[in-house]
Amino acid sequence: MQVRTPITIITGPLGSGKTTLLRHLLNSVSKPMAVVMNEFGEIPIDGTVIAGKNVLLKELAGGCVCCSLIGEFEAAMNEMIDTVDPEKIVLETTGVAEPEALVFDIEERLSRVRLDGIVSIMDADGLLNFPSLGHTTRMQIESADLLLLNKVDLVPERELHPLEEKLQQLNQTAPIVRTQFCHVDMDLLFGIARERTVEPPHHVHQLEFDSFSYSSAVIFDREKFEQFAANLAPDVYRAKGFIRFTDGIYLFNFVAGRWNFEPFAHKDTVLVFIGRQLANAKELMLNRLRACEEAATLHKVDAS
Ligand SMILES: Nc1nc2c(ncn2[C@@H]2O[C@H](COP(=O)(O)OP(=O)(O)OP(=O)(O)O)[C@@H](O)[C@H]2O)c(=O)[nH]1
Repeated sequence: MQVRTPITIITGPLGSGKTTLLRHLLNSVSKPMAVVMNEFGEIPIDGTVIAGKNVLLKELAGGCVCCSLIGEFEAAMNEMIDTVDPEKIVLETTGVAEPEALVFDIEERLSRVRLDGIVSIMDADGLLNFPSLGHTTRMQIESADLLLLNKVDLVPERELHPLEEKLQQLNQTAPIVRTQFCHVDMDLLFGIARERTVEPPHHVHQLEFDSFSYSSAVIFDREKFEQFAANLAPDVYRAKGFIRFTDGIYLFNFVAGRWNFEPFAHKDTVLVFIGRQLANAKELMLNRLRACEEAATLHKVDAS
């Protein structure tokens, strides 16, 4: 009988820390690890963040693996198994993926892989500031084999226990580990292989979020861009990408009003914005982004 390759699913809401966990994981392994990344936006950012770092990478962009991209997912699995036959595969889902449908597909439809475990990353700061849980987040908690309560550095210590209780009410079996930047013993992520009842998903997954992207070869004015970022919420929940300022290119990450920059080698500016009903805000945002470019160009002219 053919051995089925174990898959570990890394899931959790937008910006909770899935790529951060993967980056640690890839730093901790001695040989390349097989990773499938599914991103919500058309332009894959996370794949670029981890590309080349000890990874055999397949990217599925522009849709959700739990609904529209299952065919592509199967093809990616098969190609990996046929070419490198990995010991295990890690799948990073989009922040809006519902694991139940994916579990059904893996266990019942994909004959060459089996589910090892579901690691759900919960953003402690997000849980505190947005206490009403959406359907997708609930499912991500309920289906978890391991729950990481991440970003504990952003939340007062006294708030952590109530958050853990909230998670436990939805999932009595998964251990909850408090983490900062997803620092966790990597052995906890693998070899879970819990028996679970697999039921066909009942619903059609409705995506709650829209996204659009912006690319540019021009240098941005950092101060203007920071003002732009400061006014992104509440239309935008998540933004990410690469941005060129006068002193170099940075990885930009924005989650629910908090953002940071990290120096990162990349060619040009490319940014993805994700939020609810973004269509209304999009034109204004594009104009404000262009204004950041113009300001930088004028600075360059001034300087010469
Ligand atoms: N303060 C703080 N920031 C964190 C922590 N973990 C992750 N971050 C930051 O949160 C932002 C989003 O992290 P990612 O790992 O990209 O999140 P993600 O879940 O992969 O995001 P999507 O794939 O877009 O859903 C980045 O700026 C991270 O540096 C943490 O424990 N504390």
